[in-house]
Amino acid sequence: MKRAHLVAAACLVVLLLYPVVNPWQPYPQGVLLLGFLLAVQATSWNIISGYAGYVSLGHSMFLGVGSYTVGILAVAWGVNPLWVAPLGGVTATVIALLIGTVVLRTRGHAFVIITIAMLLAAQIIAVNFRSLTHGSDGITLELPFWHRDFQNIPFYYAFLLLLVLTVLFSAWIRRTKFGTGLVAIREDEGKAATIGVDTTRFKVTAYAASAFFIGMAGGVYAYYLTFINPVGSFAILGSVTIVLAALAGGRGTLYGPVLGAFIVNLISEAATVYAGGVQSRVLLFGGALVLVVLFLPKGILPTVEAWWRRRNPAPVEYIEQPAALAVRERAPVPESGEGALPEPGEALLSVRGVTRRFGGLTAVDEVSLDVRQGTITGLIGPNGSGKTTLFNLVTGGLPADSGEIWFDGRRVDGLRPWRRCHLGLGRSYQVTRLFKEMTVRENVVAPLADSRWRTMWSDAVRGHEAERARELLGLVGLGRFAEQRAGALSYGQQKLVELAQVLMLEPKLILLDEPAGGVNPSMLDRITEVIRELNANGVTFLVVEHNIPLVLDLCDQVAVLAGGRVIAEGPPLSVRQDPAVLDAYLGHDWTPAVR
Ligand SMILES: Nc1ncnc2c1ncn2[C@@H]1O[C@H](COP(=O)(O)OP(=O)(O)OP(=O)(O)O)[C@@H](O)[C@H]1O
Repeated sequence: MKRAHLVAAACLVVLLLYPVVNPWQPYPQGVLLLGFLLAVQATSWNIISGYAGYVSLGHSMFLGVGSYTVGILAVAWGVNPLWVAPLGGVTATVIALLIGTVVLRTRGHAFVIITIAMLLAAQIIAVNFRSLTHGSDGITLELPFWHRDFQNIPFYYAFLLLLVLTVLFSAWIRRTKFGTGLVAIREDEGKAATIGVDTTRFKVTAYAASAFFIGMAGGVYAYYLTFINPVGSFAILGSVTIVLAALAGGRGTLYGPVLGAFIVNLISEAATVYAGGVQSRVLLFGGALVLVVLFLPKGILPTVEAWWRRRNPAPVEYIEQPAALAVRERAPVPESGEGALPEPGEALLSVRGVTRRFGGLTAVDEVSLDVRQGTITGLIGPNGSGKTTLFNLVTGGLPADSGEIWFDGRRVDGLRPWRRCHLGLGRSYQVTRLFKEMTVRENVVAPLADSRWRTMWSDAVRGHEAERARELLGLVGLGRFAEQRAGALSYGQQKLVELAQVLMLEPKLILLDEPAGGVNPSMLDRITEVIRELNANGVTFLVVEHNIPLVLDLCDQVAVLAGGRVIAEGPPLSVRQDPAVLDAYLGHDWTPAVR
């Protein structure tokens, strides 16, 4: 990455000097200037669509919004458009906030469609709101105030400055917890929510942030053109160009969209000069988009980077496994009042008459279950008996149809998953759900302890977190893989990284979904040891596991689910002899084998 910054800095110096060295070349300056403008848009788009993975196909709308805001205000107030250009950014941001707050509450594809609809709606408004926009006649702005000899050089520097600011802004976002949260959302939104990422707020903020510099650039662009009209300002081709630029260069990377913007801009220019303009551009861009998706799905920069890494593999950083388990001091818990842990033996988690149906199937049927403070409680039962569904209901991944869930003295079934996480609920998954494109270390530090703005803007790895991540990775014996991509690890290793990830926030209650599945026996001993050690330090566990000897050995209490109902609960010894459990799950010839 350092190398990329150096190359970027060198390019910047060349671009800064170009008009000085070569002042009488208006044409290449003009081409570069439009390249800067496209790069501002593609870099901004990358914040919501690259980092967070929510593809906007109508992002050029913000350029139009910025142009119109600045055009209207400059004419109405009789001021130079450059003075009011920041207001173009502000208006675009406010509009993105409004749209985002409505659309980004939900997940999925609705966003893509709505962004196109919004672009078209903006055009219709600009045509019909004549008193403000002069309709199809458009708005004419004053000519640049500088002498003709300066040509477009001031615009060249204005757009270059905006590009530098946009790239710095994007780089800063990627370095914060906000940026890591966006990548987590892209990779697995449901999982991101359960590790404390307020997904709605993150997405809306990212969308708003992605509009600001485009809006401001739109204001400067209006002045550059000295004329704006609805068709030019809200053209779908503008949005397609942004997407193509970011995809070609490398979506989700810092410099990819900039590189892509320059390439696409050159192609666009070539189309205008050699192939007769807009129609050929549509054809070219369409074809280029297909080629990029087929042959460079990750974009140019990531492909080159992967090739470079293969040729120069990074040395593996080895972290010694700690001799003893280092369980960190927990934050002081008040002895009484809000936030105080229940007395040992009191229910930390209380599931009361909870039901969840999938169509005609009742997966969880009037389940009532208490997990007492300080215990390791086992949840066992045949395949399909509703154990994972119950976990999802407790952590908020699924809403319950009826019933109540209480955690640490408060009712939580109406709370979003991240709120439950912040209260001290952590979980692992039956099939691991790590963020595979992140490194192992990034995965471990990804969980968020609260949803304060200050936390969101803080460094992705702050203060003690690096040390804590090191300690936890050492604990599960994977320290030397800290810088590896999580997706490159074996299944068992991923399972262990997920355990380290859950431990990062030191939850009060940890829900483990089949911790032993796919893990080798020596590692299993280590996991058992870790669970016991944490439990001795006050952490409560609810464990789903098919390894019955392990459950009997580890747990203080066991509940048995069958057909979505609790058929038995109590100490392991009594449960394993319960005729109903032998009937429904263990079988009458079952004997506890050595695990
Ligand atoms: N999203 C869903 N949509 C429809 N049916 C579902 C969904 N999730 C779970 N089910 C069904 O609900 C029932 C309970 O599934 P669940 O995964 O909770 O069982 P489980 O006890 O965790 O099983 P296993 O031990 O195999 O993991 C199953 O019949 C399953 O097919």
